[in-house]
Amino acid sequence: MSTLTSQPQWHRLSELAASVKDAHMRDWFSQDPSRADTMQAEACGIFLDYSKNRVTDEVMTSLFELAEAQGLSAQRDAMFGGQHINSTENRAVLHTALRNFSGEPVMVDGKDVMPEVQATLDKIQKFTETVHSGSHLGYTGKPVKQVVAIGIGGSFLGPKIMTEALKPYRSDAVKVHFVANVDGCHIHDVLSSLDHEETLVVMSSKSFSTQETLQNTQTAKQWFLSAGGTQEDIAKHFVAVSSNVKAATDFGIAEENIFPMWDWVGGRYSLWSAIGLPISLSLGFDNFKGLLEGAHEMDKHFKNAPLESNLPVIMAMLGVWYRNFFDAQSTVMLPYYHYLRGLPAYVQQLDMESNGKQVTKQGDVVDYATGPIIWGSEGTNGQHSFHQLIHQGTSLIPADFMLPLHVPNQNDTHHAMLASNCFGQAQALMQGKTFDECYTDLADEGLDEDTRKHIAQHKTMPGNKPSNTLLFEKLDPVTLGALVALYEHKVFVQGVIWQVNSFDQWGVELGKELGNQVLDGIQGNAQESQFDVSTQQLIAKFRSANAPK
Ligand SMILES: O=P(O)(O)OC[C@H]1O[C@H](O)[C@H](O)[C@@H](O)[C@@H]1O
Repeated sequence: MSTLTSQPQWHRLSELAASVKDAHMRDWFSQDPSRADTMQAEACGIFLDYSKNRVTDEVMTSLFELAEAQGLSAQRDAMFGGQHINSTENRAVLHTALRNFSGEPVMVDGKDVMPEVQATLDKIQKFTETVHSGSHLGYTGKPVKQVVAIGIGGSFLGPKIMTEALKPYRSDAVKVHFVANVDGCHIHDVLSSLDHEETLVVMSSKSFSTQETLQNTQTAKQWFLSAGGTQEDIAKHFVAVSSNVKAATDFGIAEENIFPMWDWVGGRYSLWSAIGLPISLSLGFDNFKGLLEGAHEMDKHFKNAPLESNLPVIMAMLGVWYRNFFDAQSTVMLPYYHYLRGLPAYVQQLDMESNGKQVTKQGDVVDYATGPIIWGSEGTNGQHSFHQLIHQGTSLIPADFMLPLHVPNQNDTHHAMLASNCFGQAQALMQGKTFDECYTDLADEGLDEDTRKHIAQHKTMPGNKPSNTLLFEKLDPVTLGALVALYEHKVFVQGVIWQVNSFDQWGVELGKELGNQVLDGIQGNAQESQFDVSTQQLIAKFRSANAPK
């Protein structure tokens, strides 16, 4: 038996789960009018109402005790302290250093990393200001007006989704376009409308070895050269963000155009590093810094707040409760704010790449469930599609609702409708609708008795479906930084509970390797027999369809 499932707190939680399963939240709310007052927490401008969860005070206490028993405080200190907690890659995990405004040093292997972090921030600021002021000129003397940001995974999702979420804060100086997929349609669509003389390409790849990013950058380079630019002009139009300076210079990027990052920043935690350069170019450096400041505030909260009022800990332990004691396979994220529509995809990478693991840090196969499937989309759109399954399907799907109390260009009617849908859905999921209520509602329909019962059966909504609701004043850069850091730390806490290494991603690495091998097969550079017969057949079909006519 693993350490986790042999913890006394685990046993206690199993007993509590058995006793809570028959209880209905609807009854708890009517029995205890103070439930919403006690099951709430607030930090860094984010208010969390977690009263619509299938938990009692005793459950919450036991969940916090489990967190302590699993060594949360010590592991949190180990992360912030620069220890090599990414054990399989023997690396520190210090995205928190990238937004450390405390003035305190952060030591990695005996060296303070803060001077390098500050120097890189200064470089981002200077570069952004040069571009925005129109003094960064292309090879024909025109100022840069368009930026093409090329990257994938963590070198794409963070910058893309943050600039989307902060659309009202964008600068008019440049327009930033993102390209990730190796599908040539993507880069073609982006480049075809741009003037190469006023375009800057930002190539972001921590490793500088990712197939998609290298190929898209090659294509952009060819586009630039064939439109009239020369090899010497590349320096004015191409910059890179990478921890692999040699590979970047070998590729042809001038050394002064390389923004550094470090192996102690994981891809999915890298938006706070120079990978955030496109954010700064899109929103201006002050807004980029605002994001970092908000995240730093959440770091302090996570480090210092008692577990019972600690937002990431509360949300993480609720997730553990449903994943391990209710067999919930997934968690749905429901941002009720159009500009935040990308957050589910962002958290999907963050959470699923971090905690989609099956062995503990010690290498033992787990005998309990780990990371859930993360999915979702913006409200109210989902209400007209997948919410049906959350209301009446057979899976328990905990939900995170989120809503800004004010939006840009606020139209009060729209915003009140948005809020009422958000709150109404959470309420409906919690309360459900009983058979008797449905039966009564059908009184005026003129149905015979059997039909009335039959329809009431179908309309019955079990309720008791859990959700958190997160509210914030408005989604400014500081609040968004805090919100993203909240999810980062939630994922960290769950990794601690499940004893997994949340900072490697061997499954994804395998995909990169296999993609290259199959490419060799498609290009005729590999023995067919090395592939299974199904893959051989697919390669053969592709080769024959694309053979020169
Ligand atoms: O930045 P790169 O080295 O190009 O890597 C891009 C992405 O590659 C993989 O998919 C990793 O799992 C991601 O975490 C990473 O962000």
